[in-house]
Amino acid sequence: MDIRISKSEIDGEITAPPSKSYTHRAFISSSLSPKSVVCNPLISGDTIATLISCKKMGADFVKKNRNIYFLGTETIKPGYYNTMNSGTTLRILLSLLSTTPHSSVVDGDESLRKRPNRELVSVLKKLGAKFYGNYDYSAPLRVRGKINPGYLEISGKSSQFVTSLLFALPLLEEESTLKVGKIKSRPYIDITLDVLERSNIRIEAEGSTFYIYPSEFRLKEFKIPPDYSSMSYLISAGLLAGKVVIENAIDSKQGDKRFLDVATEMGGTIKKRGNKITAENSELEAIEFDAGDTPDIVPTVAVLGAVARGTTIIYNAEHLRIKETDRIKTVVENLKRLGVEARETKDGMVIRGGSVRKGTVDSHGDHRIAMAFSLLGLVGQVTVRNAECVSISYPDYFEDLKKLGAGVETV
Ligand SMILES: O=C(O)C1=C[C@@H](OP(=O)(O)O)[C@@H](O)[C@H](O)C1
Ligand SMILES: C=C(OP(=O)(O)O)C(=O)O
Repeated sequence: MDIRISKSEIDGEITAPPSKSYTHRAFISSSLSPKSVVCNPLISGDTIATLISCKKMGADFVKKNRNIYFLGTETIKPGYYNTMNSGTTLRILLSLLSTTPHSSVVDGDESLRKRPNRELVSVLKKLGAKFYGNYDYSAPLRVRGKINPGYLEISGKSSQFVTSLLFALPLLEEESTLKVGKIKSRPYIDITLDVLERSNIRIEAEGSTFYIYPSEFRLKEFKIPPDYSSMSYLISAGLLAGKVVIENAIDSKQGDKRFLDVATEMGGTIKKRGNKITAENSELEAIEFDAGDTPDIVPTVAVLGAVARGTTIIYNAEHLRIKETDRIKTVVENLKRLGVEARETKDGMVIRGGSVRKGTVDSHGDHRIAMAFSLLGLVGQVTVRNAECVSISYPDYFEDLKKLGAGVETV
């Protein structure tokens, strides 16, 4: 599906969707706990991949209004797990399935089949699991446990490897210690620790060393906070084309709340009063942006950089190359299609801001690319190819843009 966004004046109030990262973790914790409820979860392509995996593991659930009630499973069932487009789901499962003595296959879609898991697999192998797959251990791969507790080290190319281990190691009979090297995307580990703490899991964190004690999952209730990565598109719509008020912007451990500071540093008029964020049309300035902790807001910062005055430099962003697409490449390619001077660097990109011309971009099936580039339509006109992928993290995205006053049509 191709969607055309045309030059628009935006003015409206909106509620941000629930957090994808929190929803994944709450679903998995609930599946390992006896009985729990997840309030206001995100229902999207990626979180459905997790729900289907929860069912496969042996958990049961029912949705009532905006809540999902879970009956957990005591044993994780082996089987064929298709985690579709969701890296988080696949990574968490690799460690969980390593805690059982049975053999399972973990698979994913065309995009996920290109994403590497070697670092995580090497650690799990050292603890006693067996893996069968290609060099990168990208999907599909076969896993058979069972891992033993111990001391492990991992360099943090993806925080999801750490999250995965933090979910599985408490299920073992004895304590484990996990030492993480130079870590990317650290705030996602804080989200994991937040949910695990609420789930009765005992982990002590000393910097980047984690002491993980045998514990039983006992999550009772978890209310999902709003998603700050998704909010970055709504805030940007206000900055580029009028005014947006976001109503339910309650705080949580998400690193992407930093987007508020980044956009403010770019000259954006953003006010936060209580749980209400207001973003208004602003003249933007270029920025130098360290993307180490917050990879998912890079496409949004890049499109703001395209209209800002000056040269925006995004760095420390190597981890963007192993997302749904190589996001450094897809962002630069699409900016060029809209006449913006942009180039890749080894760990990021350089964007000369200024004029953006009308044109067509391709999401290549990557939800964050589709949403970020739709924003440039608000100041000119942009057709986004393969735009249906927004359903991965924000199924109502185009409906919400329309509600705010944007010209959105299927072409
Ligand atoms: O754990 C999570 O929920 C996520 C971790 C991040 O990945 P990396 O740790 O691989 O950078 C992020 O990009 C992804 O969208 C969600
Ligand atoms: C990279 C993302 O998610 P995942 O790794 O779970 O596929 C994302 O949502 O941008």
